[in-house]
Amino acid sequence: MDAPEMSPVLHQPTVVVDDISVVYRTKNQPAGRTNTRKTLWQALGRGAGADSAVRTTALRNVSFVANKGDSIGVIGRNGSGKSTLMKVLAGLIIPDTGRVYASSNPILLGVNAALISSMSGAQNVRLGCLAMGMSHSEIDAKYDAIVDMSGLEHEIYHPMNSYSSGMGARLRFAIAAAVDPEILLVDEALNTGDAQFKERSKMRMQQVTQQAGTVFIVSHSLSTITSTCNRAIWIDKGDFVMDGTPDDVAKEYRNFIWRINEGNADYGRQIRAELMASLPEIRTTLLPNGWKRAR
Ligand SMILES: Nc1ncnc2c1ncn2[C@@H]1O[C@H](COP(=O)(O)OP(=O)(O)OP(=O)(O)O)[C@@H](O)[C@H]1O
Repeated sequence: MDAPEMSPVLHQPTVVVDDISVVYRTKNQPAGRTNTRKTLWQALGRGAGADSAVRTTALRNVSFVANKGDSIGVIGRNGSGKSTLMKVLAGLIIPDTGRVYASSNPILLGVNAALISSMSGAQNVRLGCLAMGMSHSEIDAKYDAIVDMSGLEHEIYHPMNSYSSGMGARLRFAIAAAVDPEILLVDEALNTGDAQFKERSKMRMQQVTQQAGTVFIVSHSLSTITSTCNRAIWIDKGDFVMDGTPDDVAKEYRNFIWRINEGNADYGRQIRAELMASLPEIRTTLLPNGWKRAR
């Protein structure tokens, strides 16, 4: 008898996040006044109040699949684990449990472009592009477009430490977005910069997704997410709460925040629990080539 035919693949996954958890381990600093003798005593690990380890669960059993053409907005309250998720996707943090499979190296904007502040913007364009693996001829071909994207004019010849934070962010965005990554991770960059830059960066991200890539955008601006993305995920205190259209997710998130702000934490918790309970279960199968098929 013939083997049963596989069901047709509707989406082409670019990132499979399979049950990841991240726990940060830090040391509690003793509070209050100290004197040198006490501090030395504590440094030796003796006496009451010696530093104790603190564990923070930044992500808890997070699973989802991103597909080609997805532009995914990541929303959630402060300290919910959004940046941690971006770092895990970029391979900068190894999760304590679970694995991430990606069809190509995700580029985290701003981190991969290791720039030197005493050098000019122009020199940093070369440096950042080289750091991301571009050749000199590729950089020559893209140099004008990068400077154009950054919106910097004569300032491109000034040292980066003379730039405003918005100007620095624009240059980092322009450099990182120049590599035509298949998977681009953007952490809050769209919130810096003026209206003209926001428009340019939005267009660039649309280009990346049109090139059948995948973009993740972390933002506290729901309007940025609803106007830029075709999908949104909501993370709260390390839990994956919702995955849906930007409008649906933004609506539930606003409702949740509203309930919490009016002091109705129980109702907020109920909304969160109901949404989590309705998340589809993701099952993955390891393929011989090391990739995962998601159902
Ligand atoms: N290097 C670290 N060491 C210890 N704890 C950390 C570290 N980085 C993040 N955390 C903790 O992990 C949790 C998630 O942090 P993360 O930065 O991922 O959240 P976020 O959703 O990006 O927050 P925000 O919206 O404020 O930028 C927080 O409780 C934070 O305090």
